[in-house]
Amino acid sequence: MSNLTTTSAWKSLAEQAEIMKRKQMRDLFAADAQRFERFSATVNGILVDYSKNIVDQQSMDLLYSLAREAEVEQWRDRMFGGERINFTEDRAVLHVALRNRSDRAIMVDGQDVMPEVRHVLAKMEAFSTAVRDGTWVGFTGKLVKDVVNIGIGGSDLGPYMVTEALKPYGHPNLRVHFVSNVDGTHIAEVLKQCDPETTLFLVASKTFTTQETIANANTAKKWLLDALLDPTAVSMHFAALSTNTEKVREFGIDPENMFAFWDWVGGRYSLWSAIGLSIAIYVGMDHFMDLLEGAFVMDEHFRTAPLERNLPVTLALLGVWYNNFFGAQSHAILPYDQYLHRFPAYFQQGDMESNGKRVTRDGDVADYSTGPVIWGEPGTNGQHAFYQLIHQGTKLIPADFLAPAQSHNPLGKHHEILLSNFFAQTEALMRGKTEEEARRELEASGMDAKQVDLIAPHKVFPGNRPTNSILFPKLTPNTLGSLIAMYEHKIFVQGVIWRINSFDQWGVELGKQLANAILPELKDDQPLSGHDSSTNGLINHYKKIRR
Ligand SMILES: O=P(O)(O)OC[C@H]1O[C@H](O)[C@H](O)[C@@H](O)[C@@H]1O
Repeated sequence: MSNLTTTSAWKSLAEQAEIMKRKQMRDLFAADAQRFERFSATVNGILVDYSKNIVDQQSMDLLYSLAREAEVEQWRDRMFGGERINFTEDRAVLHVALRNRSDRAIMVDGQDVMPEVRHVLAKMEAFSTAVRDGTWVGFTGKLVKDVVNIGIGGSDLGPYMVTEALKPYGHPNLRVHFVSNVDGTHIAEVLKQCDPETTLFLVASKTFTTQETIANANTAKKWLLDALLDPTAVSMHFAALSTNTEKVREFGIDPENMFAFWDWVGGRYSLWSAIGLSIAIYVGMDHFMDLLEGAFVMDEHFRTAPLERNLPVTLALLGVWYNNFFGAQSHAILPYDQYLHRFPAYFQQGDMESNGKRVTRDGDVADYSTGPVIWGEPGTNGQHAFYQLIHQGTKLIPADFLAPAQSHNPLGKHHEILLSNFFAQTEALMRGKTEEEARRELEASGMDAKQVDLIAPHKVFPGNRPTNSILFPKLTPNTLGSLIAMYEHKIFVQGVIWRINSFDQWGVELGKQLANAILPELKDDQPLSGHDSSTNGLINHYKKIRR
């Protein structure tokens, strides 16, 4: 047995969960007029209402004890203190340093990293301003119109999600594009929209060895040089965002145009670093700094608030509650804001690459469930697609609903319609509809008794489906920064409780290794026999039909 499931907090929670499984949230609301006040909190203008969860005060108290027993506070302090908590890669975990807007030093191996952080921010400011105001021109003297970020994983999802989320703040004469997939279609379709004379490429790669990114960057370079015919043009159309100076130089990008970051920035936590250059260019450095500021406010809250009032901690514990005591396998993120359409995809990497682990810090295989499957789509689209299963299916799917009170596009009644759906969905998921209520409704519609018997069971909603509602005034850079940081810390806390290292990602390596072995085997049409029969069969079939 693992240490986790034998702790007293865990055992008490298991007993408590059995009690709570017999309760209905609608009864908990009826019994406590203060439930909303009791189970909601606001940080930096972001209201998180977690009252529509299958918990009572006792459940929450036990969850906070679990966090205490798991030493969440100590681990949090170790992260902020620059300890090498990513022990399998022997690295500190300091994305919080990138948005540290205070004078506090952040130390790694006895050295304050803040001067370097500020230096790169200043360089990003100078460069982004020059591109935005037209001081930076391309090889033929023309202004930049298209910025193409070439990167994948953390070097793509973050800046892509944020530039989509902050479109209302975007430069009117600049377009940003994101090329990630090694499928040539991705870059081909983007390049069709661009002109070599007015395009700036940002090659974003922490390692600068990622196969997809280097392949795309080489294609971009060729496309540029085929048009501009002079190798010196590269320095005016390419910048690199990376930790690997050597590889950047080898690729032929001027070190002057390199924006550095450090091994203590994890890929999926890197949008706050030089990887965010596309964001800074598109929305301007002031707004980029607002994004950092918003994250900093959440960092300070996470760092200093007692567990019982700590939002990331509370959200993490509720996730553990369903994941480990109610058998939930997934968690939905449902933004009622079209600008946040990449937010669920962003946290698929943020959460699943962090907590999709089965080996504990002690090297044992966990005998309990760890990170959930993260998924979601913006509301109201999801309602017309998969909410059926959330409402009436056999699976428990805890969900976060996010919405701004004010729209950037206040057209007619659109926003009220959107928000009426936001409010209605969590109410419906919580309340459900009893058989009696369903029957009454059908009878009132004039249906005869036989038909009512037939239809009523299908109209029953069991309810008791847990949700968090996250409501904020407007999707500004500052609010977005806080929202992202809130989820990052939630993931951190869960990783601590599950006793895993949330900061490595060895699980992506095996596929890479095998792809590297297969690539040379695809060169000629010789049939293969060295793999299993399925892999041989597939490759040999491909070789027959590829031309
Ligand atoms: O930024 P890069 O070094 O190119 O890495 C890009 C991505 O690739 C890897 O496979 C990792 O799984 C990701 O965490 C990372 O964000």
